[in-house]
Amino acid sequence: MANAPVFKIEGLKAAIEGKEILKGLDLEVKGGEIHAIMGPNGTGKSTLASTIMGHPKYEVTEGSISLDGEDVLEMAVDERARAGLFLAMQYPSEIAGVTNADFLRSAINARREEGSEISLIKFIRQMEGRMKELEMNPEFMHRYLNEGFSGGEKKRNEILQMLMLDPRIAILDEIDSGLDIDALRIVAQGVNAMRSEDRGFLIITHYQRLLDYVTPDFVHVMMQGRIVKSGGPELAQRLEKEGYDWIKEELGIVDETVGHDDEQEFQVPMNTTAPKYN
Ligand SMILES: Nc1ncnc2c1ncn2[C@@H]1O[C@H](COP(=O)(O)OP(=O)(O)OP(=O)(O)O)[C@@H](O)[C@H]1O
Repeated sequence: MANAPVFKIEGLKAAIEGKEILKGLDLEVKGGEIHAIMGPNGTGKSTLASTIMGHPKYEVTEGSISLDGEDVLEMAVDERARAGLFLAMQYPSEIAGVTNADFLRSAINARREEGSEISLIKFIRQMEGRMKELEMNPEFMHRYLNEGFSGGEKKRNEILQMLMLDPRIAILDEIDSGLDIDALRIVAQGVNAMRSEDRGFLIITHYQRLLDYVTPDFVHVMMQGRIVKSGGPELAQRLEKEGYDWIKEELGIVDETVGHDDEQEFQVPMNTTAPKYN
């Protein structure tokens, strides 16, 4: 357990272009744990992922994020990656002129000490092995990063990056959207193969189906920029069947999309702010 990461978010508030999206979010992910975050559209799930990785669009106005006691908010984006944070994106970007292999090798070497870079042969062998596991066509090694990849191919490529980079905390943002049934199974196998005490997962998803393959230890519901309810896998199953209305009713949440003034904005009762999984 010596290397088990402890990733902690406390009272996190973040804004984009002056609009507060995250409104006091608490979450703790430890090595060996898989946490799923679900929630209606526009509640700040992707904002959370991007804020953790240090996307410059998001301004943290309050709260803290730490990995093994180190202040993540003090780290530049590349330092966060070096510390072991990884984000598989909802919409991976394309980079013309940089092949998949070039990109990955640079990313791996950027995380290593100078002088201990991975050898080309070892890298190629590793990459070929991982691509085989993910049932990827070998030609993807030399294609430009995500250029012309289908939606599902991009997602599979994100999982390839995760497997190669061996992160301590892996965040997957809607990695299951747009995947066909076989790709979903392969992606889930990739995640399951990486489950270990040395790694924690934060999986953002809208659907139970990914969680049928990757069983989470904790499921959290995010609404209006906070985690308002936490439970086990059964919570995801109930959401799939019943949607979110029962939680809104239970907590007296006024739907922002149907218009309300700020005074009516819900306040999460104190006892529901902290995730109840400890
Ligand atoms: N530039 C911006 N200016 C104002 N509001 C923004 C801006 N960018 C994003 N938002 C808003 O931030 C909110 C949170 O968006 P986010 O993508 O984090 O939600 P989400 O929970 O991931 O949604 P989804 O489930 O649809 O992916 C949304 O209401 C969105 O419209």
